[in-house]
Amino acid sequence: MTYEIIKVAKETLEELIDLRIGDDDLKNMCLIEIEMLLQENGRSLTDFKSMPMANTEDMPTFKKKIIVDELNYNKDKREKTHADMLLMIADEQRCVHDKIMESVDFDDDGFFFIYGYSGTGKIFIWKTLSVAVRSKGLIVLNVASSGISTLLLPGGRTVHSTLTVPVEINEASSLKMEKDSPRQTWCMLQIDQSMHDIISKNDPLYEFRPFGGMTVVLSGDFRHILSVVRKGTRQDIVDASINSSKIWTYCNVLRLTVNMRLGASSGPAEKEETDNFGKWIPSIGEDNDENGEMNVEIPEDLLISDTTNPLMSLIDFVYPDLNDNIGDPLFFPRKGNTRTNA
Ligand SMILES: Nc1ncnc2c1ncn2[C@@H]1O[C@H](COP(=O)(O)OP(=O)(O)OP(=O)(O)O)[C@@H](O)[C@H]1O
Repeated sequence: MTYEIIKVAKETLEELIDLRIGDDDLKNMCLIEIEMLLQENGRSLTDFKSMPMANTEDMPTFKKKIIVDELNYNKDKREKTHADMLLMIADEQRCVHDKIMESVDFDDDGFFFIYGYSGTGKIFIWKTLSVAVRSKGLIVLNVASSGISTLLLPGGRTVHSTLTVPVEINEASSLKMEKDSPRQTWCMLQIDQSMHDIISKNDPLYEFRPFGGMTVVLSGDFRHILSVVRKGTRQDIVDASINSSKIWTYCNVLRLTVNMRLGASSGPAEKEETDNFGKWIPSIGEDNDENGEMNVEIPEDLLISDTTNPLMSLIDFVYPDLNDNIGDPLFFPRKGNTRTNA
């Protein structure tokens, strides 16, 4: 870390070729860096009694750091990346991108939900939107509910550290929350309410605009397993979904239907197979009966036909020639697939 700090300082102060930083200053700079990293994850050096404290006199506050980081992006570089990404973007992704950017450009209360099943390019759109907004010198806060999901987003952070959402969310977290609102939607209601309160301080007209007039974009797939509500009834679980909350009434749902992952990975030989698979996935959940249930027919090639040792058969399918490759350090990362939901 000290090496990195000296390198960054030298790059920043290009004219000081022989830059020397005293040991005490270097130690303090390291501690400030550690403190910043901890704060991004909702912790602080004060949580670790054996650690020395940083002299934080010159330390920017975490809130300021987010803004400084956001405004530090190189606009020209982002503009170029954005132009390159627009050359790749698919037609329906382009419609979603343009609609959201229109809201950013005209500042017109956009609250969007990008709804698409896995592989339809939701993250690709996030990345394109992020460079588009940053190329204009504007701020975009990419947040996800879990630390691992933030890795997929450019400059991503956890929602609780960025928006200072209390980790334990309950009825007491905000005076204005409705008592019966399901826990999972409280965060969004709270953010909506807080943005109203903050932004309407300068201009009362913003009080009635969703999220105080900010463009807010969510994404996900409603076919995923629903949120867990401890000891909740079926109704509680349905209510916990964002589309049961009152803010959903002003949400603009943008749908993605083309599986970009299959298109990106298959050659002409597998085209028919991937096309069929691409059609089968979204068909699940389309024809539910009045109880919300349906029979799903699993294609033959996805079934494990070995009834004697199905587990070994699955392992052989996912990791063919496992014994021959056991010494290859890249074998498992190549075959592994970590799923996350942003
Ligand atoms: N326009 C595009 N051109 C080329 N590749 C694309 C495009 N859009 C998406 N992809 C590729 O398709 C794959 C799936 O995209 P992405 O991860 O954005 O989908 P997703 O909907 O976020 O998936 P998941 O819900 O599983 O996270 C990725 O490898 C991505 O790079």
